[in-house]
Amino acid sequence: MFLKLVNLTKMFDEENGVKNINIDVNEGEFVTILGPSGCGKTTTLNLIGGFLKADSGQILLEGEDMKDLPPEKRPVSTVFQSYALFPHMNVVENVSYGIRFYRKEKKKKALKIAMEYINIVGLSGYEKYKVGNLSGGQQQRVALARSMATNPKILLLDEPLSNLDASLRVKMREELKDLQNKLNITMIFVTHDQSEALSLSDKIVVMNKGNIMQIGSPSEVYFSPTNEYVASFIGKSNLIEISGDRFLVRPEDIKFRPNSEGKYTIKHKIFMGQYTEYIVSDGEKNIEVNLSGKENASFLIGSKIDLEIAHKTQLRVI
Ligand SMILES: Nc1ncnc2c1ncn2[C@@H]1O[C@H](COP(=O)(O)OP(=O)(O)OP(=O)(O)O)[C@@H](O)[C@H]1O
Repeated sequence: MFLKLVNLTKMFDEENGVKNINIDVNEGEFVTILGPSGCGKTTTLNLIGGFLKADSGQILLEGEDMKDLPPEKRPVSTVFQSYALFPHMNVVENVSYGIRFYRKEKKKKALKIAMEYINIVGLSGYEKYKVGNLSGGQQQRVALARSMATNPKILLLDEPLSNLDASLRVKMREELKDLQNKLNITMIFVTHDQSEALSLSDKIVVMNKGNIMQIGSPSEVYFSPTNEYVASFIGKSNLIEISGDRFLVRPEDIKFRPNSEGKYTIKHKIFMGQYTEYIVSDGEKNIEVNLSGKENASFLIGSKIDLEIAHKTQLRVI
């Protein structure tokens, strides 16, 4: 295994921190740590980067524990949400700084390498621009070039797209994926945005309150969540009880069958665009049902229906 986090624990007090984190990362893999604010994503990333010291556990990179190494001795580079660039320096100075500092290259060689990475991130022609005069997306590219140019074995990315507007976020997401494919660099990416996680990752680590809830490929965590937390955090879901067991049913896997003798009555309806949220009642209990597609948006309140379920996944309650 390329990178292995073994029972990694860092508690700030009795409640807050991360507990017994176990994650395996293959070389060249894109792994996303996904979870709500405060779940321990940044803490996990900072433990790998060396900005925090673990209470216990191991961080094995190619079999060697780097838990006690200072950040600058770890073959790891971090792209921060705030970019952390030097505003008074121009693009090429920002990118070559890390090459001189970490790779100990002479100025001329560092400039040559910097130019290559500036080209890779699509900023050729901007070498002499002060970074303070660049747009958010361009600054993000400089930060990526600066980190990648240090030739790290692992690139850590802490919500790097969250300061960009919605359309630029999607564009940068595609560029990041292209860069990763091109350079085959191992990336560990932190986000609270499930669509970012689903679209970018080889593997997603879903966290909640300092614990890992599930690790799997995007399709595994979406189609086969092992517990209710993951089911409701990722994607739109229907949580339906059948004979005392809880099941996840995705909107695309459920339909209403109109039937004047049907078991359920539609009580409430909200059109949300991508899906329509209905509340149906069997006379005893209300169930929220989310249906996707235009053909499922036009059922009327008061109609009697049966539920038709094409696929369901049993859940554990955590
Ligand atoms: N230096 C610290 N001292 C005390 N508590 C901390 C410290 N850093 C983080 N915490 C707490 O530990 C928990 C995990 O924080 P962390 O920053 O890892 O969460 P996160 O998932 O990255 O959240 P966000 O998305 O908001 O950045 C939170 O409850 C946070 O308040």
